[in-house]
Amino acid sequence: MQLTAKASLNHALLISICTPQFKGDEATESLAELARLVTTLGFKVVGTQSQKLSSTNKVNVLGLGKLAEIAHLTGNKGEVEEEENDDLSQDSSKEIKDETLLTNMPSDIPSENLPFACADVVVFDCDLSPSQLRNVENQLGVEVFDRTGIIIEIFSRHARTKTAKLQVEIARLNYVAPRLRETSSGDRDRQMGKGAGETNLELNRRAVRDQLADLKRELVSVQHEMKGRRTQRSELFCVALVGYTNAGKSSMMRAITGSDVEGENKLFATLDTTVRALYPTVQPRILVSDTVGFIKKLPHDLVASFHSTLAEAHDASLLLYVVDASDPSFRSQLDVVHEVLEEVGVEDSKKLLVLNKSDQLSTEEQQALMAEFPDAMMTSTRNPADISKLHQYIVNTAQEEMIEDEFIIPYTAKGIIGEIRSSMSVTKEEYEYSHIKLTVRSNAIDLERLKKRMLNIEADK
Ligand SMILES: Nc1nc2c(ncn2[C@@H]2O[C@H](COP(=O)(O)OP(=O)(O)OP(=O)(O)O)[C@@H](O)[C@H]2O)c(=O)[nH]1
Ligand SMILES: [Mg+2]
Repeated sequence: MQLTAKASLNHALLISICTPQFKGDEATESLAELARLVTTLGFKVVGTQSQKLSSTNKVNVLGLGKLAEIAHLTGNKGEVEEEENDDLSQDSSKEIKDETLLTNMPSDIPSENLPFACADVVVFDCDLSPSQLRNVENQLGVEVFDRTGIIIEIFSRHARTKTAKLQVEIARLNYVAPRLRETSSGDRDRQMGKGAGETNLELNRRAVRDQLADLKRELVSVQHEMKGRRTQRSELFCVALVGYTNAGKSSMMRAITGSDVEGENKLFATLDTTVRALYPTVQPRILVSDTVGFIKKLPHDLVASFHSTLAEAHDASLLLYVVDASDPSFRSQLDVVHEVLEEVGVEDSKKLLVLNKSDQLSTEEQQALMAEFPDAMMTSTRNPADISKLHQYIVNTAQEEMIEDEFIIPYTAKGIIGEIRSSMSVTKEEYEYSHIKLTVRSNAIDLERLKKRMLNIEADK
């Protein structure tokens, strides 16, 4: 399954199903987030509908009344049929009561009095089984997506590097495979129901399996290369920026490394790890990596496929948890970040909570947050003073990890002094008659290496 690149703008109707496990603010925030995901794909959200049900297991996902109502909004192109078996689960999934959810929705998204036939795409804020997806598509006569399908599509479109493309394609094929199997028997029905997007239906299961195997082999070799590169850098102090999508990680990366890493008001703007040196530079160099952002209900395959990207976070000496402190749901977003990092085995070495976008908060709000998170740092990527403060924090933390040593260097080995200055922090220089005494701070490995070189120089004399 892949979204079709239609010339005209897709008009999306979003559907939220509230269950006893998923309701209230959580459902509202999730729907608002789905609206942003869908907008990131270039769709226009024309409205939202919600229904209270005891589960999302119904054959047609929604109750028949609601389905007819939605069919009205999609131009009645499909055919709403009687449900034979109301529920896929053992316990009956009774329709409880319709409700309109939308207190926190962006104000430009209409939720009531939608015009007739205004939607040509319907997006559910939950995961649908392949058969549910097909049933609903047949009944509504328009393309239907679930949350995972939308997230995977965004990842596919935003993947730039070879690793990201491989990882996303593996996740996409894993998502597509069961849908191909389910739809192949009913191709004709499906094609009657919708006009485009069937290219993947022609792929048979074996082709998908072979393709997956090829991609996985290729990924292993790319990961091997990446590991090699990481090992080369392993002596340097590494900082990783981690956090929810749109928290401001790439903007922070750009600010503290003086680089041109893109920061965009799009969800999942960054899908691969970028590594840059902290700027203004210090000796030894400190590396900073920007990582993929997270989201609630991140498809499991995507989490698994991003293991290698997150390996940077795995090896980091300091993790900066960047949150958008101006987003009322940042606490639950932070929980998601912790969960995903735990799932991929990232254990915190040192960490700092960065309460970003402080420019969007009043002084009172900032004070309340600092009282709640006394160890955090409040920042705005737009405030140079905050960037300097974070830069200094990183340098100080890196310094704590370093040790100091003294080296006696004869003037005859002058070249080595330049090398030391360009790769280590020289804290004291004492000039004697025949040599220079340098007090140097650096990591243990580099100091050990320098000691060996000095012994060789001594031996050659
Ligand atoms: N007001 C304000 N906006 C910010 C700040 N930092 C970043 N932004 C904006 O927030 C949006 C997202 O920023 P990014 O840096 O792309 O966020 P990200 O965490 O890298 O997002 P993903 O790559 O999707 O994970 C952009 O529009 C930025 O301009 C800040 O301190 N204040
Ligand atoms: Mg980013």
